[in-house]
Amino acid sequence: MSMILAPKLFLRIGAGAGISLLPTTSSSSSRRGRLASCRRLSSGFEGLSQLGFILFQPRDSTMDTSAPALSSTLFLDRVGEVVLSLNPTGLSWNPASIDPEETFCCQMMFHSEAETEIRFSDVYAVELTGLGLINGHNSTEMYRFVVHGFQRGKNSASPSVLSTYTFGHRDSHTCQELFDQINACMKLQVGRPKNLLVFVHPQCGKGNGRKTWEVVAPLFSRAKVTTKVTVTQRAGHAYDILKSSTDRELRSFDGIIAVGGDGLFNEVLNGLLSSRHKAPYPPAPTRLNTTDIKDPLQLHVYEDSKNVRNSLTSHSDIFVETALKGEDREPLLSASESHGLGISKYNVYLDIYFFSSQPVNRNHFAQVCLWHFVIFIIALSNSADQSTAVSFPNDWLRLGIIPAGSTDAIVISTTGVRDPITSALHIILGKKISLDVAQVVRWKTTPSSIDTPSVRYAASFAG
Ligand SMILES: Nc1ncnc2c1ncn2[C@@H]1O[C@H](COP(=O)(O)OP(=O)(O)OP(=O)(O)O)[C@@H](O)[C@H]1O
Repeated sequence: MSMILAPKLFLRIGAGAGISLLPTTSSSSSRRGRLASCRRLSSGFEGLSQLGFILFQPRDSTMDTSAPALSSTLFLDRVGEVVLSLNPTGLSWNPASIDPEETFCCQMMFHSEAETEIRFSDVYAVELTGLGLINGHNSTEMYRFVVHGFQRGKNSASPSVLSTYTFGHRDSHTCQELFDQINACMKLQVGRPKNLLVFVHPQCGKGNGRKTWEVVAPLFSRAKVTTKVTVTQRAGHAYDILKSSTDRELRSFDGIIAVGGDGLFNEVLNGLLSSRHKAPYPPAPTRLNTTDIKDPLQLHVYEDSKNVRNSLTSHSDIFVETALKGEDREPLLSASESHGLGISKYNVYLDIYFFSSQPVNRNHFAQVCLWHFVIFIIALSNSADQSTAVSFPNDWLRLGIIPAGSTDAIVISTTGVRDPITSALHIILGKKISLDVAQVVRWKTTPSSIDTPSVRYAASFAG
């Protein structure tokens, strides 16, 4: 399941006199025109020299500099006058001051990292903000546009940090052109959502679900992502809405976002899959062997289901510990070698315990395991065969999670960090990652029972 899962983001400048940067493009905001002009950035700049543009090659840049960049002079808030360049992969700027040390000092005062570039892949929004003052430039007001981006954490477990770059120019037309160009380039970024269905669990975690959404909501509106928000009234609310929604109703959405903990996310997952996962049930257990629970489950784990392996392994320790504590008997679960499935020892047994709330009585336990549960691990999006069994309302629909719960295990296996801003950015930028999903089938309670199986899905663990 992608995320989100949640869980896998462009400038040109007029010269001081306010000359339009793209001479072949009018200020028309037609989408086709803007996209076309953005594409031209990487394919040459005929005629530009006649108009006095500078071809600028950023120094020490890690960005793609294979194509020459368009550049011009603007004011950057809290930095001063800069030469701003637009190249196929992003923006870069360098001090325009004759005395580079002067600008550099100013930059150091305001930007601890002294950033001088940002990739379009790290830009989540651009806004035209009209006339205003530019910090570090003590004269009159300027026309401004703001580039909203983020800086990646130092390692995979660090939260992303929002960054804002406000550029100013005395000519409104120049600002408008730049804004249009950046927007056009951002539209070339694939996979970014435009319309999301959001469920907010107000009581999750320490009761901060609503507050968490209020913190991240401005990022979505800045990025022009429309959101239809439902604050859940009760357990099962999100499940009911999604289960009863038709494909037609869901088709207009690019994703469904849970603002809450693992429970709300699993509700969303179940509501979506309950009527849409068409795969046949896994085969029912064929024999009852109450004395041998070494192989009671039909467990299918795909080789690439690393998350499943990890979570099962970690659960196994806890679970074996818990289940057998104080029991004066041989451990029911003994370490065994891999069964050739590429999975760690314990895991097959672990899930038996996990789903059984019965006291540890060998015979009873084995019976519970054999007749109540079959655990069938599916990797909905990891495997082409499996994914065809799920008929989503559209091909690009994704699930997302913004952590606000008390455990947030799922988010640890998607963004790797319990940070709502980081998750919101991943969603806005259209990042995605495959997530293992377990289907738990509860079979009949006795061999002669005619109960139909009940099915649940779980992205982290079953509860
Ligand atoms: N408005 C609501 N009132 C009460 N319960 C709700 C509401 N909305 C959802 N729930 C239920 O609350 C349960 C717990 O929610 P959730 O898991 O999101 O938060 P949490 O328990 O704080 O986080 P975590 O699971 O990460 O520890 C879910 O199973 C969900 O079905």
